[in-house]
Amino acid sequence: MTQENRNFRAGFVALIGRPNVGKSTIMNHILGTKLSIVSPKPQTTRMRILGVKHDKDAQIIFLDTPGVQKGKDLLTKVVMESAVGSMEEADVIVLIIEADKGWTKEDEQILENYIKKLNKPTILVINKIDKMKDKRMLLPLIEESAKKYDFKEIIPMSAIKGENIDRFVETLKQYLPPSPPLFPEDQITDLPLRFYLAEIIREKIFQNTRQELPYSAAVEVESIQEGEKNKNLVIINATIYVEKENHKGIIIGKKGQMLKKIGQQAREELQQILGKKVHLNLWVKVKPRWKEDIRLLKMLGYQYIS
Ligand SMILES: Nc1nc2c(ncn2[C@@H]2O[C@H](COP(=O)(O)OP(=O)(O)OP(=O)(O)O)[C@@H](O)[C@H]2O)c(=O)[nH]1
Repeated sequence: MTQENRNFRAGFVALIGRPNVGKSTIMNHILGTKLSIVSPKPQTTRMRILGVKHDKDAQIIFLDTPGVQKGKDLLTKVVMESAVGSMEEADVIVLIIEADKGWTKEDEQILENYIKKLNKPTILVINKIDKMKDKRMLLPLIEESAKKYDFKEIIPMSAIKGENIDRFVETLKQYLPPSPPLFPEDQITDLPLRFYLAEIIREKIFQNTRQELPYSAAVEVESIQEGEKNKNLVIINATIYVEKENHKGIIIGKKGQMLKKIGQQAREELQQILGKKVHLNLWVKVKPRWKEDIRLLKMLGYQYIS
């Protein structure tokens, strides 16, 4: 390892906050691309959107969670689970509150119910300082926040104006573990959706072949494209990795029947999730010992899927 590599840091950061506090705006600003849907309506981000910030000295992997919320329906449960999952995966947690609103009851609940329990390095971002009518209120808000919890740092920010974003990024790096980069530099950013769709395909494989193949298939969704002529169509290309040649045979089945069945079941569910017609292309590849290939596992998203 070169000196440069030895100083490199890489890790996961979970952005937590009520709906509409500005998580997507912050991330988009940092990454310089529009990844997640930013809109004035609360609850636009339903998936765990992941973005990777590549710098020469660090790689920051953002787990942008949906706004933490209460509710009994299934979607809320899934959304909440993914928020908790992100926090558990993270090396650093970032709690975001709004400067003009101060600490709300929900912010307090997130702090009490999640952050205090996880006990990980946590940074507080006080976003939307541009919306504060009286700037003199900022200092008391910082002081009030410092009393609530042992935040590693408290950073006032205006994500919309890009104010203090650089300082935030540099601060985050300090709390990441020394590690080589975890993603290639050109990593695209629709990973969470890819992981999620891959997991659905994997579930179908498991349901259909669990007798013969308990755990040895992995799925990589390679691409998700909108139909060129038909915007209502999504074309998904995915590869199923197995460890042995005979496993490949099991998944493909007699005259391809098993693969067809898996594909059909997966397609139906994918269509429901995406709300579009899905064309699913599945390939099966033998990759011995894929389970021990940490890099491949990370690429396949195993650390994000609970
Ligand atoms: N004035 C001001 N508005 C901001 C700032 N940051 C975000 N906003 C606005 O706040 C609204 C919500 O921002 P998002 O980034 O979508 O918030 P989010 O937390 O990702 O929201 P969900 O996806 O619902 O969880 C948008 O209208 C943003 O333009 C800021 O620093 N100042």
